[in-house]
Amino acid sequence: MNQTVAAAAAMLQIETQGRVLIVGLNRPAKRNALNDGLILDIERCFASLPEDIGAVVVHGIGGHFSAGLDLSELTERDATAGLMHSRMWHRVFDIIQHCRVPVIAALQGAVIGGGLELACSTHIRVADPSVYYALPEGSRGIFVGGGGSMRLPRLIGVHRMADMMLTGRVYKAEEGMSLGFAQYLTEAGGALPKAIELAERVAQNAPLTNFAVLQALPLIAEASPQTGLMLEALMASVAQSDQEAKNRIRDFLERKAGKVKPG
Ligand SMILES: COc1cc(/C=C/C(=O)SCCNC(=O)CCNC(=O)[C@H](O)C(C)(C)COP(=O)(O)OP(=O)(O)OC[C@H]2O[C@@H](n3cnc4c(N)ncnc43)[C@H](O)[C@@H]2OP(=O)(O)O)ccc1O
Repeated sequence: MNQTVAAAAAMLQIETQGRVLIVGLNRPAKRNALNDGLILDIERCFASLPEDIGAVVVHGIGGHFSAGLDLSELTERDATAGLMHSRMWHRVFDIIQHCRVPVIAALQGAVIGGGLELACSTHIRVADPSVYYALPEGSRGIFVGGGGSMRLPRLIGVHRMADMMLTGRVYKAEEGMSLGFAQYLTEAGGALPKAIELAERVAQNAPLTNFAVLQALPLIAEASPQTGLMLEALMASVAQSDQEAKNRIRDFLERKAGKVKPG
């Protein structure tokens, strides 16, 4: 990491490495519990991504990704305030999910409750062996409020999310991997470097391809076959007629670049 670009956000540590923005949740004394200040800092950060950024990595400072909702703020809310609060989280996590560039979560330690919901809104999840996932909302008398009931079942299935919520059981890093929640499991301490490596790689793709993967693919996957195939054809034709695609394909055909390397 070479340069600190913004100290704009009090509860985030933001750095750039080439075209990768590295965003650290920076409340280690509270295990990166998500209070309003931190959630709004995340929103500001994603709403003002510099133009030249090609991918974002989100991680937790201090050995934990996030212990979820800051429970000390919850006790002050009535039902109306709770509803507005949940809608605020939805807004912020939607910004991440619909970010113009890929967002990669580097997971360590606690990935709990709202922290897990935050991870769900990213596009690739990289875990190290210290990770433990849990949804202890049942034991706190609450329900997920950060979009988890919409996103997590799509990743691991309704029955598995129900198991997590009803039993409060801790799922270890390997289980998160075998369920397909995390796409990568690294050696100890390896999640952040691996996430940065992946981010550097995805940042080299044509922006339109990344856009299609982030914006069109989720819609296509949930559409009827007829609508999905039409959307795919439209997206494919837009991408291949872009000059960026023409340049990249010409470079390959002229043997200048772009050979797929096995292994
Ligand atoms: C309802 O509408 C919603 C809901 C939501 C989302 C809901 C959720 O996220 S529910 C899940 C909430 N999280 C938890 O229940 C986890 C609680 N924390 C722990 O179990 C542990 O702290 C640990 C994460 C396992 C770490 O243990 P350890 O390393 O031993 O650290 P501690 O000594 O326990 O904690 C250090 C320090 O941090 C404070 N802290 C930890 N977690 C939280 C938290 N979630 N909220 C507040 N504070 C936390 C802890 O109290 C300690 O503080 P000290 O001052 O005592 O040092 C979303 C949106 C909706 O609208």
